[in-house]
Amino acid sequence: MPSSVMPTPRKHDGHASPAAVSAVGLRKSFGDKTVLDGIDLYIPAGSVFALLGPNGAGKTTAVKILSTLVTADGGQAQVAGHDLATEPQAVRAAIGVTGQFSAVDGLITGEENMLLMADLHHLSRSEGRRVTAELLARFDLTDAAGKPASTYSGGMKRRLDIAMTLVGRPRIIFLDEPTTGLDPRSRHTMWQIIRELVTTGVTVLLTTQYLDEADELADRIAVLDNGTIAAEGTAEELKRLIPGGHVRLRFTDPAAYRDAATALPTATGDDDALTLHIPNDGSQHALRALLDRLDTAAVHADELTVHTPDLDDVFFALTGNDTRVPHQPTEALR
Ligand SMILES: Nc1ncnc2c1ncn2[C@@H]1O[C@H](COP(=O)(O)OP(=O)(O)OP(=O)(O)O)[C@@H](O)[C@H]1O
Repeated sequence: MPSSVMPTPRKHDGHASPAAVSAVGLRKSFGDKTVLDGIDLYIPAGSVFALLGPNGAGKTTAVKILSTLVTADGGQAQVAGHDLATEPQAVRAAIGVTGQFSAVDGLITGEENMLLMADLHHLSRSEGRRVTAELLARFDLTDAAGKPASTYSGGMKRRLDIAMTLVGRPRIIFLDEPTTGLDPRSRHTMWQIIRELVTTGVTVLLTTQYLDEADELADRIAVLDNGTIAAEGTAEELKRLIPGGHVRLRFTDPAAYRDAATALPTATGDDDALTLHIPNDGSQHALRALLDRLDTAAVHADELTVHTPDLDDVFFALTGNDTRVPHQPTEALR
């Protein structure tokens, strides 16, 4: 397991975007069970941030704290510039929450659920109807609007849940496991919805157990394990944290292949395929050093590919849950 951990920025000094969410040292225990053991978060406005972790890691607890549903035992947090402890009402006004604790009432129709939300947000009757119609159309629920929500599929319920959240025009949306239990098509629809939300300037904090989801959607990812953040960074930064990265050089000229093998003492070669495998973390510095060696030896490779470990490797290495058989890292062609 790697010992290096990406530092979590605590302030936005030097950052272009202000923080939508910033938290320092959040702690929470239930009885003698410590669920969050001092986590720091910094989520720039207008970005997607994924809290990734296995079952029971504390993801939902973190979301509940940040959305004022649960009080932290320690630490501080600001959401939309408001202090969680002293201005919970202002925090609530700025956020929308969907997920495992969904607000959808199955006994009434999708449209009635929406109109109820509009009432809760004190919209006038005509404005409530206008917003309801617009959001139902946007989430492809117009045809189902008159049916009880209990008859909706899982994907439709999630879409209705998000539509209901948007009635309040939140600037920050917490999505707790937005695609758990959805079929592949509905997952992709949900991903598209999340991407579109971000284009409107909304900040999204999503929790997920799915590495591909974090990889697809998130600008930054925090890996939560045993109540602490094991690592935080972009997907690419996280992938570079664990060993297994390498560069592969392919040649068509056997002489060039041999010259390169001589110039690169750490390389292992495949003489038949004329390819060299060189351990390399894929960082700018390491790649430049490699290319400098090739230049010095006046060798030209026909193809250079950088192979980084995928998020699966990172996740299992960092959370110490790797019961899998070893496998080849995913290839990333740059
Ligand atoms: N109200 C509570 N009382 C006692 N224990 C709780 C409570 N809420 C959460 N826990 C425990 O805290 C731990 C973390 O739960 P949490 O729901 O935050 O995890 P999670 O990462 O969201 O997991 P999952 O992916 O399973 O939802 C679990 O062991 C859970 O049993």
